[in-house]
Amino acid sequence: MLPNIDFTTTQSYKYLADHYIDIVSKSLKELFEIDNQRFTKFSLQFEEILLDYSKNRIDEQTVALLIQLAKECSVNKAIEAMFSGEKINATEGRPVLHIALRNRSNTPIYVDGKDVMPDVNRVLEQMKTFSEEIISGSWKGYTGKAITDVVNIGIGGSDLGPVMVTEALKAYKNHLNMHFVSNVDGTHIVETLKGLNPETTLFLIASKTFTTQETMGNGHSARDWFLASGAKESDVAKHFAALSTNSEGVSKFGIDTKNMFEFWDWVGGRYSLWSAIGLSIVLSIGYENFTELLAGAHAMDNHFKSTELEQNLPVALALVGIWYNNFFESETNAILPYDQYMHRFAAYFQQGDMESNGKHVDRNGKPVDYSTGPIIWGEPGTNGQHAFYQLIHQGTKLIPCDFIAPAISHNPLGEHHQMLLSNFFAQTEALMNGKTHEVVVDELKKAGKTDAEIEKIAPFKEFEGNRPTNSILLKEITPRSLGSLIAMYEHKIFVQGIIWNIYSFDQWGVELGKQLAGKILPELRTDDEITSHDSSTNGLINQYKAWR
Ligand SMILES: O=P(O)(O)OC[C@H]1O[C@@H](O)[C@H](O)[C@@H](O)[C@@H]1O
Repeated sequence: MLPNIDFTTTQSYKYLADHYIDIVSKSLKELFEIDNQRFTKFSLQFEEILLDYSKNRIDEQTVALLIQLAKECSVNKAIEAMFSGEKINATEGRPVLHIALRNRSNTPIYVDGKDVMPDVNRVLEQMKTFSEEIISGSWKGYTGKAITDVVNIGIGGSDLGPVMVTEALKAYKNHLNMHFVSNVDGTHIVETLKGLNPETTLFLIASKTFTTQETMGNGHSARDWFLASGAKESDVAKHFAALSTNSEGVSKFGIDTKNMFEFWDWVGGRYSLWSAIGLSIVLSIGYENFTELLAGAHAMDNHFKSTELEQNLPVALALVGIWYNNFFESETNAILPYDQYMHRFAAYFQQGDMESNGKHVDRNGKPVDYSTGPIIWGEPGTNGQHAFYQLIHQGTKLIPCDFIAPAISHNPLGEHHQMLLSNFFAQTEALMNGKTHEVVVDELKKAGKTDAEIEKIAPFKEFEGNRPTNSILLKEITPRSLGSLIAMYEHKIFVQGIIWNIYSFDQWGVELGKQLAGKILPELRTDDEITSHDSSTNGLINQYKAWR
Protein backbone atom coordinates (compact mmCIF):
# COMPACT_ATOMS: atom_id res chain seq x y z
CA MET A 1 0.00 0.00 0.00
CA LEU A 2 1.18 3.49 -0.79
CA PRO A 3 1.11 6.03 2.01
CA ASN A 4 -1.87 8.36 1.90
CA ILE A 5 -0.80 11.69 3.34
CA ASP A 6 -1.81 15.21 2.40
CA PHE A 7 1.61 16.81 2.29
CA THR A 8 0.17 20.26 2.93
CA THR A 9 -0.85 19.13 6.42
CA THR A 10 2.64 17.99 7.45
CA GLN A 11 4.82 19.80 9.94
CA SER A 12 7.59 20.26 7.38
CA TYR A 13 5.20 21.83 4.86
CA LYS A 14 4.27 24.49 7.42
CA TYR A 15 7.93 25.13 8.21
CA LEU A 16 8.70 25.31 4.50
CA ALA A 17 5.94 27.87 4.00
CA ASP A 18 7.55 30.09 6.67
CA HIS A 19 11.03 29.41 5.41
CA TYR A 20 9.95 30.38 1.89
CA ILE A 21 9.38 33.95 3.08
CA ASP A 22 12.96 34.05 4.31
CA ILE A 23 14.47 32.53 1.16
CA VAL A 24 12.45 34.57 -1.30
CA SER A 25 14.04 37.73 0.06
CA LYS A 26 17.53 36.48 -0.78
CA SER A 27 19.03 36.30 -4.21
CA LEU A 28 21.00 33.35 -5.46
CA LYS A 29 23.99 35.62 -5.76
CA GLU A 30 23.71 36.50 -2.07
CA LEU A 31 23.30 32.87 -1.13
CA PHE A 32 26.58 32.12 -2.90
CA GLU A 33 28.26 35.07 -1.18
CA ILE A 34 27.08 33.94 2.25
CA ASP A 35 28.23 30.36 1.71
CA ASN A 36 31.19 29.54 -0.49
CA GLN A 37 30.71 25.82 0.09
CA ARG A 38 27.45 25.59 -1.81
CA PHE A 39 28.82 23.50 -4.65
CA THR A 40 30.18 20.92 -2.23
CA LYS A 41 27.03 20.95 -0.15
CA PHE A 42 24.53 20.86 -2.98
CA SER A 43 26.00 18.54 -5.53
CA LEU A 44 25.84 14.77 -5.78
CA GLN A 45 27.68 12.35 -7.94
CA PHE A 46 26.54 8.97 -9.17
CA GLU A 47 29.09 7.04 -11.23
CA GLU A 48 29.94 9.48 -14.03
CA ILE A 49 26.95 11.74 -13.55
CA LEU A 50 27.33 14.94 -11.53
CA LEU A 51 24.18 16.70 -10.35
CA ASP A 52 24.89 20.25 -9.23
CA TYR A 53 21.76 21.69 -7.68
CA SER A 54 23.52 24.53 -5.88
CA LYS A 55 22.20 27.21 -8.26
CA ASN A 56 18.76 26.84 -6.73
CA ARG A 57 16.97 29.14 -4.34
CA ILE A 58 17.70 26.92 -1.39
CA ASP A 59 19.97 26.83 1.63
CA GLU A 60 20.81 24.07 4.10
CA GLN A 61 17.60 24.61 5.99
CA THR A 62 15.52 24.30 2.82
CA VAL A 63 17.14 20.98 2.03
CA ALA A 64 16.69 19.72 5.59
CA LEU A 65 13.01 20.66 5.56
CA LEU A 66 12.43 19.13 2.14
CA ILE A 67 14.05 15.91 3.33
CA GLN A 68 11.80 16.02 6.36
CA LEU A 69 8.85 16.44 4.01
CA ALA A 70 9.93 13.35 2.06
CA LYS A 71 10.16 11.44 5.33
CA GLU A 72 6.80 12.63 6.59
CA CYS A 73 5.30 11.51 3.28
CA SER A 74 6.89 8.06 3.73
CA VAL A 75 8.83 8.19 0.48
CA ASN A 76 11.01 5.31 1.67
CA LYS A 77 7.99 3.10 2.25
CA ALA A 78 6.67 3.95 -1.19
CA ILE A 79 9.99 3.03 -2.82
CA GLU A 80 9.89 -0.27 -0.99
CA ALA A 81 6.30 -0.84 -2.16
CA MET A 82 7.25 -0.29 -5.81
CA PHE A 83 10.35 -2.47 -5.74
CA SER A 84 8.59 -5.31 -3.98
CA GLY A 85 5.89 -5.56 -6.65
CA GLU A 86 2.95 -4.21 -4.66
CA LYS A 87 -0.01 -3.12 -6.77
CA ILE A 88 0.75 0.57 -6.40
CA ASN A 89 -1.04 1.41 -9.67
CA ALA A 90 -4.26 1.01 -7.73
CA THR A 91 -6.73 2.42 -10.25
CA GLU A 92 -5.65 -0.28 -12.72
CA GLY A 93 -4.91 -2.88 -10.02
CA ARG A 94 -1.32 -3.45 -11.21
CA PRO A 95 2.19 -3.39 -9.84
CA VAL A 96 4.71 -0.97 -11.38
CA LEU A 97 7.78 -2.95 -12.30
CA HIS A 98 9.81 -1.35 -15.05
CA ILE A 99 12.63 -1.88 -12.54
CA ALA A 100 12.24 -5.66 -13.09
CA LEU A 101 12.97 -5.26 -16.81
CA ARG A 102 16.46 -4.00 -15.98
CA ASN A 103 17.02 -6.07 -12.86
CA ARG A 104 20.42 -7.33 -13.96
CA SER A 105 21.06 -8.90 -10.55
CA ASN A 106 18.19 -11.29 -11.27
CA THR A 107 16.98 -11.32 -7.69
CA PRO A 108 13.41 -12.62 -7.75
CA ILE A 109 10.59 -10.08 -8.00
CA TYR A 110 7.17 -11.53 -7.28
CA VAL A 111 3.82 -10.63 -8.78
CA ASP A 112 0.93 -12.62 -7.29
CA GLY A 113 3.42 -15.10 -5.89
CA LYS A 114 5.25 -15.68 -9.21
CA ASP A 115 8.80 -14.53 -9.89
CA VAL A 116 8.71 -12.39 -13.04
CA MET A 117 12.44 -12.61 -13.77
CA PRO A 118 12.38 -15.88 -15.78
CA ASP A 119 9.86 -14.30 -18.19
CA VAL A 120 11.88 -11.08 -18.41
CA ASN A 121 15.03 -13.05 -19.23
CA ARG A 122 13.23 -15.27 -21.73
CA VAL A 123 12.06 -12.27 -23.77
CA LEU A 124 15.50 -10.65 -23.55
CA GLU A 125 16.99 -13.86 -24.93
CA GLN A 126 14.42 -13.82 -27.75
CA MET A 127 15.32 -10.20 -28.55
CA LYS A 128 19.01 -11.13 -28.56
CA THR A 129 18.58 -14.03 -31.00
CA PHE A 130 16.26 -12.12 -33.30
CA SER A 131 18.41 -8.98 -33.38
CA GLU A 132 21.55 -10.97 -34.08
CA GLU A 133 19.89 -12.61 -37.06
CA ILE A 134 18.62 -9.32 -38.44
CA ILE A 135 21.88 -7.43 -37.88
CA SER A 136 24.09 -10.20 -39.27
CA GLY A 137 21.85 -10.55 -42.32
CA SER A 138 21.17 -14.23 -41.72
CA TRP A 139 17.45 -13.39 -41.45
CA LYS A 140 16.22 -13.14 -45.02
CA GLY A 141 13.24 -11.30 -46.41
CA TYR A 142 10.76 -12.99 -48.75
CA THR A 143 13.01 -12.67 -51.79
CA GLY A 144 16.10 -13.90 -49.94
CA LYS A 145 17.61 -10.47 -49.23
CA ALA A 146 18.89 -9.24 -45.86
CA ILE A 147 16.97 -6.56 -43.94
CA THR A 148 18.27 -3.02 -44.42
CA ASP A 149 15.46 -0.91 -42.93
CA VAL A 150 13.45 -1.22 -39.74
CA VAL A 151 10.18 0.68 -39.28
CA ASN A 152 8.84 0.88 -35.73
CA ILE A 153 5.13 1.63 -35.78
CA GLY A 154 3.88 2.78 -32.39
CA ILE A 155 2.80 5.90 -30.54
CA GLY A 156 3.23 7.44 -27.08
CA GLY A 157 5.26 5.12 -24.91
CA SER A 158 5.62 2.70 -27.82
CA ASP A 159 7.40 5.36 -29.86
CA LEU A 160 8.92 8.15 -27.77
CA GLY A 161 11.35 6.00 -25.76
CA PRO A 162 12.72 4.06 -28.76
CA VAL A 163 13.02 7.29 -30.78
CA MET A 164 14.72 9.18 -27.98
CA VAL A 165 17.21 6.40 -27.17
CA THR A 166 18.09 5.47 -30.75
CA GLU A 167 18.75 9.15 -31.41
CA ALA A 168 20.69 9.67 -28.17
CA LEU A 169 22.86 6.63 -28.94
CA LYS A 170 23.27 7.20 -32.65
CA ALA A 171 27.03 7.14 -32.14
CA TYR A 172 26.64 3.40 -31.35
CA LYS A 173 24.49 2.62 -34.34
CA ASN A 174 25.05 -0.18 -36.87
CA HIS A 175 24.19 -0.27 -40.59
CA LEU A 176 20.41 -0.71 -40.21
CA ASN A 177 18.31 2.32 -41.13
CA MET A 178 15.79 3.05 -38.41
CA HIS A 179 12.42 4.71 -39.06
CA PHE A 180 9.63 5.56 -36.65
CA VAL A 181 6.02 6.07 -37.63
CA SER A 182 3.62 7.29 -34.96
CA ASN A 183 1.12 9.84 -36.25
CA VAL A 184 -2.18 8.60 -37.71
CA ASP A 185 -1.76 11.39 -40.27
CA GLY A 186 -1.17 9.38 -43.46
CA THR A 187 1.69 11.70 -44.30
CA HIS A 188 3.85 10.04 -41.66
CA ILE A 189 3.70 6.54 -43.10
CA VAL A 190 3.56 7.65 -46.74
CA GLU A 191 6.68 9.77 -46.39
CA THR A 192 8.46 7.03 -44.43
CA LEU A 193 7.72 4.31 -46.95
CA LYS A 194 8.85 6.42 -49.89
CA GLY A 195 12.14 4.96 -51.03
CA LEU A 196 11.88 1.83 -48.86
CA ASN A 197 12.04 -1.59 -50.46
CA PRO A 198 9.45 -4.09 -49.15
CA GLU A 199 11.91 -6.92 -49.78
CA THR A 200 14.37 -5.53 -47.24
CA THR A 201 12.08 -3.79 -44.74
CA LEU A 202 11.13 -5.10 -41.31
CA PHE A 203 8.11 -3.65 -39.49
CA LEU A 204 7.82 -3.72 -35.72
CA ILE A 205 4.24 -3.12 -34.64
CA ALA A 206 4.73 -1.75 -31.14
CA SER A 207 1.67 -1.45 -28.96
CA LYS A 208 1.15 -2.49 -25.38
CA THR A 209 -2.58 -2.91 -25.87
CA PHE A 210 -2.59 -3.64 -29.61
CA THR A 211 -5.79 -1.63 -29.86
CA THR A 212 -4.42 1.88 -30.32
CA GLN A 213 -6.14 3.48 -33.32
CA GLU A 214 -3.04 5.15 -34.76
CA THR A 215 -0.83 2.08 -34.54
CA MET A 216 -3.44 -0.31 -35.88
CA GLY A 217 -4.16 2.08 -38.75
CA ASN A 218 -0.50 2.53 -39.64
CA GLY A 219 0.16 -1.19 -39.17
CA HIS A 220 -2.60 -2.15 -41.62
CA SER A 221 -1.38 0.40 -44.16
CA ALA A 222 2.15 -0.98 -43.86
CA ARG A 223 0.81 -4.48 -44.43
CA ASP A 224 -1.17 -3.36 -47.49
CA TRP A 225 1.96 -1.64 -48.87
CA PHE A 226 3.97 -4.81 -48.28
CA LEU A 227 1.40 -7.09 -49.94
CA ALA A 228 0.96 -4.68 -52.85
CA SER A 229 4.61 -5.34 -53.73
CA GLY A 230 3.68 -8.86 -54.78
CA ALA A 231 4.46 -10.53 -51.45
CA LYS A 232 2.10 -13.24 -50.24
CA GLU A 233 0.28 -13.50 -46.89
CA SER A 234 2.74 -16.21 -45.92
CA ASP A 235 5.61 -13.72 -46.39
CA VAL A 236 4.26 -11.42 -43.68
CA ALA A 237 6.03 -13.51 -41.03
CA LYS A 238 9.42 -12.55 -42.46
CA HIS A 239 8.68 -8.84 -42.37
CA PHE A 240 6.38 -8.15 -39.42
CA ALA A 241 6.97 -8.60 -35.70
CA ALA A 242 4.76 -7.47 -32.82
CA LEU A 243 5.80 -5.98 -29.48
CA SER A 244 2.83 -6.27 -27.18
CA THR A 245 1.10 -7.61 -24.09
CA ASN A 246 -1.92 -8.70 -26.15
CA SER A 247 -1.33 -11.98 -28.01
CA GLU A 248 -4.95 -12.24 -29.10
CA GLY A 249 -4.81 -8.81 -30.71
CA VAL A 250 -1.54 -9.72 -32.40
CA SER A 251 -2.97 -12.90 -34.01
CA LYS A 252 -6.10 -11.03 -35.05
CA PHE A 253 -3.91 -8.50 -36.82
CA GLY A 254 -2.36 -11.38 -38.76
CA ILE A 255 1.04 -11.57 -37.13
CA ASP A 256 2.17 -15.02 -36.10
CA THR A 257 2.62 -15.02 -32.30
CA LYS A 258 6.00 -16.71 -32.93
CA ASN A 259 7.03 -13.24 -34.08
CA MET A 260 5.65 -11.62 -30.96
CA PHE A 261 7.87 -10.15 -28.27
CA GLU A 262 5.89 -10.14 -25.09
CA PHE A 263 5.72 -7.81 -22.13
CA TRP A 264 3.32 -7.49 -19.25
CA ASP A 265 0.63 -5.23 -17.84
CA TRP A 266 2.92 -4.21 -14.97
CA VAL A 267 4.99 -2.22 -17.48
CA GLY A 268 3.55 1.26 -18.01
CA GLY A 269 3.60 2.44 -21.63
CA ARG A 270 5.78 5.45 -20.81
CA TYR A 271 8.17 3.21 -18.86
CA SER A 272 8.39 0.51 -21.53
CA LEU A 273 11.57 1.25 -23.49
CA TRP A 274 13.28 -1.32 -21.26
CA SER A 275 10.88 -4.04 -22.40
CA ALA A 276 10.21 -5.66 -25.78
CA ILE A 277 9.22 -2.15 -26.88
CA GLY A 278 12.99 -1.54 -26.91
CA LEU A 279 13.49 -4.00 -29.79
CA SER A 280 14.14 -1.14 -32.23
CA ILE A 281 16.86 0.07 -29.84
CA VAL A 282 18.40 -3.42 -29.79
CA LEU A 283 18.30 -3.56 -33.59
CA SER A 284 19.89 -0.13 -33.85
CA ILE A 285 22.75 -0.47 -31.35
CA GLY A 286 23.01 -4.23 -30.78
CA TYR A 287 22.06 -6.37 -27.81
CA GLU A 288 25.25 -5.77 -25.80
CA ASN A 289 24.72 -2.02 -25.83
CA PHE A 290 21.08 -2.50 -24.89
CA THR A 291 22.09 -4.53 -21.85
CA GLU A 292 24.46 -1.69 -20.91
CA LEU A 293 21.50 0.68 -21.04
CA LEU A 294 19.62 -1.71 -18.75
CA ALA A 295 22.64 -2.01 -16.46
CA GLY A 296 22.91 1.76 -16.15
CA ALA A 297 19.25 1.99 -15.20
CA HIS A 298 19.63 -0.89 -12.75
CA ALA A 299 22.57 0.84 -11.08
CA MET A 300 20.41 3.96 -10.66
CA ASP A 301 17.57 1.79 -9.31
CA ASN A 302 19.93 0.43 -6.67
CA HIS A 303 21.14 3.91 -5.82
CA PHE A 304 17.54 5.15 -5.53
CA LYS A 305 16.43 2.21 -3.40
CA SER A 306 19.34 2.02 -1.01
CA THR A 307 20.84 5.50 -0.66
CA GLU A 308 19.69 7.72 2.19
CA LEU A 309 17.36 10.47 1.02
CA GLU A 310 19.98 13.18 1.65
CA GLN A 311 22.38 11.68 -0.90
CA ASN A 312 19.81 10.40 -3.36
CA LEU A 313 19.91 12.02 -6.82
CA PRO A 314 16.30 11.38 -7.91
CA VAL A 315 15.08 12.52 -4.48
CA ALA A 316 17.11 15.75 -4.68
CA LEU A 317 15.69 16.55 -8.12
CA ALA A 318 12.16 15.75 -6.96
CA LEU A 319 12.35 17.90 -3.83
CA VAL A 320 13.83 20.91 -5.59
CA GLY A 321 11.02 20.56 -8.16
CA ILE A 322 8.41 20.53 -5.40
CA TRP A 323 9.99 23.59 -3.80
CA TYR A 324 9.39 25.60 -6.99
CA ASN A 325 6.09 23.99 -7.94
CA ASN A 326 4.37 24.34 -4.58
CA PHE A 327 6.05 27.30 -2.91
CA PHE A 328 7.30 29.52 -5.75
CA GLU A 329 4.26 28.48 -7.81
CA SER A 330 6.28 27.90 -10.94
CA GLU A 331 4.30 26.20 -13.66
CA THR A 332 6.89 24.61 -15.88
CA ASN A 333 10.24 22.86 -15.91
CA ALA A 334 12.55 23.16 -18.91
CA ILE A 335 14.85 20.29 -19.85
CA LEU A 336 17.76 21.59 -21.93
CA PRO A 337 20.27 19.02 -23.16
CA TYR A 338 23.48 20.43 -24.56
CA ASP A 339 23.91 17.44 -26.84
CA GLN A 340 22.40 17.19 -30.29
CA TYR A 341 21.95 13.42 -29.97
CA MET A 342 19.66 14.09 -26.99
CA HIS A 343 17.29 16.23 -29.03
CA ARG A 344 14.21 14.13 -28.15
CA PHE A 345 14.97 13.91 -24.42
CA ALA A 346 12.57 16.69 -23.38
CA ALA A 347 9.85 15.31 -25.67
CA TYR A 348 10.30 11.90 -24.08
CA PHE A 349 9.85 13.27 -20.58
CA GLN A 350 6.88 15.33 -21.63
CA GLN A 351 5.03 12.05 -21.71
CA GLY A 352 7.05 10.54 -18.85
CA ASP A 353 6.27 13.37 -16.46
CA MET A 354 3.05 14.95 -17.68
CA GLU A 355 1.18 11.70 -18.25
CA SER A 356 2.36 10.46 -14.86
CA ASN A 357 1.79 13.50 -12.67
CA GLY A 358 -0.77 15.51 -14.61
CA LYS A 359 -3.47 14.54 -12.11
CA HIS A 360 -5.90 16.63 -10.05
CA VAL A 361 -7.41 13.91 -7.89
CA ASP A 362 -5.54 12.52 -4.88
CA ARG A 363 -5.28 8.91 -3.75
CA ASN A 364 -8.60 9.24 -1.92
CA GLY A 365 -10.36 10.27 -5.13
CA LYS A 366 -10.67 13.86 -3.91
CA PRO A 367 -9.68 16.92 -5.96
CA VAL A 368 -6.42 18.39 -4.68
CA ASP A 369 -6.10 22.01 -3.60
CA TYR A 370 -2.44 22.27 -4.54
CA SER A 371 -0.49 22.19 -7.75
CA THR A 372 0.76 18.83 -9.08
CA GLY A 373 2.88 17.94 -12.13
CA PRO A 374 4.64 20.73 -14.01
CA ILE A 375 4.55 21.40 -17.74
CA ILE A 376 7.71 19.87 -19.19
CA TRP A 377 9.29 21.39 -22.26
CA GLY A 378 12.64 22.04 -23.82
CA GLU A 379 14.91 21.83 -26.81
CA PRO A 380 18.60 21.19 -27.13
CA GLY A 381 21.11 23.94 -26.43
CA THR A 382 22.35 26.01 -28.07
CA ASN A 383 19.32 26.18 -30.38
CA GLY A 384 17.01 27.12 -27.51
CA GLN A 385 19.25 30.06 -26.64
CA HIS A 386 18.41 31.68 -29.96
CA ALA A 387 14.71 31.02 -29.57
CA PHE A 388 13.08 31.01 -26.14
CA TYR A 389 15.85 31.80 -23.63
CA GLN A 390 14.88 35.48 -23.86
CA LEU A 391 11.83 34.66 -21.76
CA ILE A 392 13.81 32.53 -19.32
CA HIS A 393 16.29 35.40 -18.77
CA GLN A 394 14.05 38.46 -18.83
CA GLY A 395 10.43 37.29 -18.87
CA THR A 396 8.01 37.47 -15.96
CA LYS A 397 7.82 33.73 -15.32
CA LEU A 398 10.00 31.64 -13.07
CA ILE A 399 11.25 28.69 -15.11
CA PRO A 400 13.42 26.18 -13.27
CA CYS A 401 15.71 24.61 -15.86
CA ASP A 402 17.71 21.40 -16.04
CA PHE A 403 20.86 21.85 -18.08
CA ILE A 404 22.36 18.54 -19.23
CA ALA A 405 25.71 18.10 -20.99
CA PRO A 406 28.40 15.48 -21.62
CA ALA A 407 32.04 16.40 -20.95
CA ILE A 408 33.16 14.23 -23.86
CA SER A 409 31.62 14.54 -27.29
CA HIS A 410 31.23 11.65 -29.71
CA ASN A 411 32.16 14.12 -32.43
CA PRO A 412 35.18 16.09 -31.25
CA LEU A 413 35.32 18.43 -34.19
CA GLY A 414 37.73 21.33 -33.79
CA GLU A 415 36.57 23.60 -30.96
CA HIS A 416 32.88 22.74 -31.35
CA HIS A 417 32.48 20.95 -28.06
CA GLN A 418 34.26 23.63 -26.07
CA MET A 419 32.07 26.24 -27.69
CA LEU A 420 29.01 24.19 -26.78
CA LEU A 421 30.11 23.74 -23.19
CA SER A 422 31.11 27.37 -22.81
CA ASN A 423 27.44 28.12 -23.50
CA PHE A 424 26.29 25.41 -21.08
CA PHE A 425 28.37 26.94 -18.24
CA ALA A 426 27.64 30.53 -19.20
CA GLN A 427 23.88 30.16 -19.27
CA THR A 428 23.45 28.92 -15.71
CA GLU A 429 25.86 31.55 -14.47
CA ALA A 430 24.02 34.30 -16.34
CA LEU A 431 20.64 33.07 -15.13
CA MET A 432 21.90 33.12 -11.57
CA ASN A 433 23.83 36.38 -11.48
CA GLY A 434 21.99 38.46 -14.02
CA LYS A 435 23.43 41.85 -14.91
CA THR A 436 23.00 44.87 -12.64
CA HIS A 437 22.19 48.43 -13.61
CA GLU A 438 25.74 49.47 -12.64
CA VAL A 439 27.35 46.94 -14.93
CA VAL A 440 25.08 47.91 -17.81
CA VAL A 441 25.83 51.63 -17.30
CA ASP A 442 29.53 50.93 -17.14
CA GLU A 443 29.45 48.93 -20.36
CA LEU A 444 27.45 51.60 -22.16
CA LYS A 445 29.84 54.31 -20.96
CA LYS A 446 32.77 52.33 -22.29
CA ALA A 447 30.92 52.04 -25.59
CA GLY A 448 30.83 55.85 -25.74
CA LYS A 449 27.11 56.39 -25.07
CA THR A 450 25.91 59.68 -23.60
CA ASP A 451 24.19 59.82 -20.19
CA ALA A 452 20.84 60.48 -21.88
CA GLU A 453 21.29 57.50 -24.17
CA ILE A 454 22.32 55.32 -21.24
CA GLU A 455 19.30 56.28 -19.17
CA LYS A 456 16.99 55.41 -22.03
CA ILE A 457 18.46 52.03 -22.98
CA ALA A 458 19.80 50.63 -19.68
CA PRO A 459 16.55 49.08 -18.29
CA PHE A 460 16.23 46.86 -21.35
CA LYS A 461 19.74 45.54 -20.99
CA GLU A 462 19.51 44.64 -17.31
CA PHE A 463 19.00 41.06 -16.10
CA GLU A 464 17.63 40.56 -12.61
CA GLY A 465 19.14 37.04 -12.46
CA ASN A 466 18.08 34.85 -9.54
CA ARG A 467 16.77 32.26 -11.98
CA PRO A 468 17.32 28.71 -10.77
CA THR A 469 18.96 25.83 -12.60
CA ASN A 470 20.17 22.29 -12.08
CA SER A 471 23.29 21.28 -13.98
CA ILE A 472 23.70 17.64 -14.88
CA LEU A 473 27.17 17.02 -16.23
CA LEU A 474 27.91 13.53 -17.53
CA LYS A 475 31.32 12.28 -18.49
CA GLU A 476 29.92 10.98 -21.76
CA ILE A 477 26.59 9.86 -23.17
CA THR A 478 27.03 6.09 -23.26
CA PRO A 479 24.37 3.37 -23.13
CA ARG A 480 25.13 2.97 -19.43
CA SER A 481 25.06 6.64 -18.47
CA LEU A 482 21.93 7.24 -20.55
CA GLY A 483 20.23 4.33 -18.78
CA SER A 484 21.09 5.88 -15.42
CA LEU A 485 19.97 9.34 -16.51
CA ILE A 486 16.57 8.13 -17.72
CA ALA A 487 16.04 6.09 -14.56
CA MET A 488 17.00 9.12 -12.45
CA TYR A 489 14.22 11.17 -14.06
CA GLU A 490 11.73 8.29 -13.79
CA HIS A 491 12.35 8.06 -10.06
CA LYS A 492 12.16 11.83 -9.67
CA ILE A 493 8.65 11.64 -11.13
CA PHE A 494 7.81 8.79 -8.77
CA VAL A 495 8.92 10.70 -5.65
CA GLN A 496 6.95 13.78 -6.67
CA GLY A 497 3.82 11.70 -7.28
CA ILE A 498 4.21 10.14 -3.84
CA ILE A 499 4.49 13.54 -2.15
CA TRP A 500 1.57 14.98 -4.13
CA ASN A 501 -0.44 11.92 -3.07
CA ILE A 502 -1.55 11.12 -6.61
CA TYR A 503 -1.46 7.97 -8.71
CA SER A 504 1.42 8.39 -11.16
CA PHE A 505 0.97 5.22 -13.17
CA ASP A 506 -2.45 5.49 -14.76
CA GLN A 507 -3.51 7.84 -17.58
CA TRP A 508 -7.29 8.11 -17.58
CA GLY A 509 -7.01 11.64 -18.89
CA VAL A 510 -6.23 10.45 -22.40
CA GLU A 511 -9.42 8.39 -22.73
CA LEU A 512 -12.13 11.01 -23.24
CA GLY A 513 -10.69 12.38 -26.48
CA LYS A 514 -10.28 8.84 -27.81
CA GLN A 515 -13.91 8.01 -26.99
CA LEU A 516 -15.21 11.10 -28.72
CA ALA A 517 -13.02 10.53 -31.79
CA GLY A 518 -14.55 7.05 -31.97
CA LYS A 519 -18.00 8.65 -32.00
CA ILE A 520 -17.10 11.31 -34.57
CA LEU A 521 -15.31 9.02 -37.06
CA PRO A 522 -18.55 7.41 -38.37
CA GLU A 523 -20.05 10.90 -38.72
CA LEU A 524 -17.21 11.84 -41.05
CA ARG A 525 -17.89 8.87 -43.29
CA THR A 526 -21.07 10.42 -44.69
CA ASP A 527 -21.87 13.77 -46.26
CA ASP A 528 -24.84 14.31 -43.92
CA GLU A 529 -25.04 17.52 -41.99
CA ILE A 530 -24.05 16.98 -38.36
CA THR A 531 -26.21 18.38 -35.57
CA SER A 532 -25.40 16.08 -32.66
CA HIS A 533 -22.75 18.29 -30.97
CA ASP A 534 -22.44 21.82 -29.66
CA SER A 535 -22.59 24.57 -32.29
CA SER A 536 -18.81 24.93 -32.49
CA THR A 537 -18.11 21.23 -33.07
CA ASN A 538 -21.05 20.94 -35.51
CA GLY A 539 -19.86 24.03 -37.38
CA LEU A 540 -16.30 22.76 -37.68
CA ILE A 541 -17.35 19.29 -38.85
CA ASN A 542 -19.78 20.69 -41.42
CA GLN A 543 -17.21 23.13 -42.78
CA TYR A 544 -14.73 20.26 -43.06
CA LYS A 545 -17.30 18.31 -45.05
CA ALA A 546 -17.96 21.28 -47.31
CA TRP A 547 -14.26 21.68 -48.05
CA ARG A 548 -13.04 18.12 -48.37
O1 LIG B 1 1.33 0.99 -26.57
P1 LIG B 1 -0.09 1.33 -26.81
O2 LIG B 1 -1.04 0.43 -26.10
O3 LIG B 1 -0.39 1.39 -28.28
O4 LIG B 1 -0.33 2.77 -26.22
C1 LIG B 1 0.31 3.91 -26.72
C2 LIG B 1 0.02 5.09 -25.86
O5 LIG B 1 -1.37 5.29 -25.87
C3 LIG B 1 -1.82 6.40 -25.16
O6 LIG B 1 -3.19 6.53 -25.28
C4 LIG B 1 -1.45 6.29 -23.73
O7 LIG B 1 -1.81 7.48 -23.11
C5 LIG B 1 0.05 6.09 -23.60
O8 LIG B 1 0.40 5.87 -22.26
C6 LIG B 1 0.52 4.94 -24.43
O9 LIG B 1 1.92 4.88 -24.37
